[in-house]
Amino acid sequence: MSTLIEHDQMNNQRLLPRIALIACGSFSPPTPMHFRMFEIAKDFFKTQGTHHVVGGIVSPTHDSYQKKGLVAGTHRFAMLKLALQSSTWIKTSDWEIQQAEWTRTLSVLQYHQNYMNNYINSPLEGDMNGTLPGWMPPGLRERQDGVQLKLLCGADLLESFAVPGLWADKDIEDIVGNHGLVVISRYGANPEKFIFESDLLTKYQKNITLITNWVPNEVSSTMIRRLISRGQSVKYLLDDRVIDYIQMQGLFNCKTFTLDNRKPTSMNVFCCGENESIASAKKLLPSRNGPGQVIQVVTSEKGTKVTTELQRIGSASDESDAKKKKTDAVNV
Ligand SMILES: Nc1ncnc2c1ncn2[C@@H]1O[C@H](COP(=O)(O)OP(=O)(O)OP(=O)(O)O)[C@@H](O)[C@H]1O
Ligand SMILES: O=C(O)c1ccc[n+]([C@@H]2O[C@H](COP(=O)([O-])O)[C@@H](O)[C@H]2O)c1
Repeated sequence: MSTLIEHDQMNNQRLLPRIALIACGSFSPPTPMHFRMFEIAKDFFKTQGTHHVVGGIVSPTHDSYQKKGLVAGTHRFAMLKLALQSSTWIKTSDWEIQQAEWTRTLSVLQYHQNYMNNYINSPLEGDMNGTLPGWMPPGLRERQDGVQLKLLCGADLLESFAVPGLWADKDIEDIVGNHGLVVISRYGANPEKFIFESDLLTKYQKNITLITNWVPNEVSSTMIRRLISRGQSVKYLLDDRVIDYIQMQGLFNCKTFTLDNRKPTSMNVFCCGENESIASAKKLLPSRNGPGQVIQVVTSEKGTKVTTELQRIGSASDESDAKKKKTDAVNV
């Protein structure tokens, strides 16, 4: 059986429905596991023979998401582009980071879905002036049927649906009801139980694809940031091109190298929620209602140096249990 055609019980050929996958997240920095999710999902659908995966899209969130450790969108986009140079089918979309403010995931799905629909349904309009965005899967007009865009995520993101006030119920219903979810297992998360305990998710269970990652790897952006800020090696945990970029740009408080003599110099670079000035942190305080936003500023003196710590407290910015377990595992 080819990846495009399935045979029914009468051995009639039927074209497999086409799907594209989009992963939303911080990607600060992007790790190989962010991209493994795509490969694992594509293999799954190929093995099941139920869908043809036409493309993968990575959509980094807007800077105003303000999660701890979030470097500027331009850096995250650049790192994603470097890391994805070796992929033939996973592309990055900069649409979210180009917006004026943080965009909810449902709107991100709708934007990319509508763009693909318009392209497939208006073949007479050419290639939209030859300027198709880089994230568009190739060959969409080879067939006339639509492409369903599904949200691809790790099981911890699924479990974040239960964080009070974080996601809107109607958005969750729209995402699982109209788009579909593809969930990759992750240490510390129990997506089967999580779905069972939610009436809403149980109702749309047929639109949720749970995939076991049999070769788990608990690398996370948090752990990478921690190692880098301690001056420890992240080689073989990140793409070499991403490591070079981090060093050259001095991201995540890494010990970077000057271009001329390649001697390490300590360089503090702005990272949202990590090194922001007190003044700009205070500026953020009044407008608290989105996830990941700063709601408390704690300043402490270490010798003569004043450090500013932006704490995320309250249910809307709590990490999911899975993420907590993941982080706890590192803290031991
Ligand atoms: N090791 C992993 N296994 C499975 N899914 C993962 C893994 N790492 C990240 N993901 C998924 O990738 C997506 C983007 O996640 P995100 O940018 O938050 O990565 P992260 O490494 O968990 O970041 P952070 O440590 O900063 O929270 C999410 O859906 C998340 O569940
Ligand atoms: O749409 C929402 O309501 C919503 C609520 C919380 C988080 N998200 C998105 O989910 C992603 C979570 O990323 P992260 O790094 O916090 O795991 C990121 O892309 C956010 O924009 C989206």
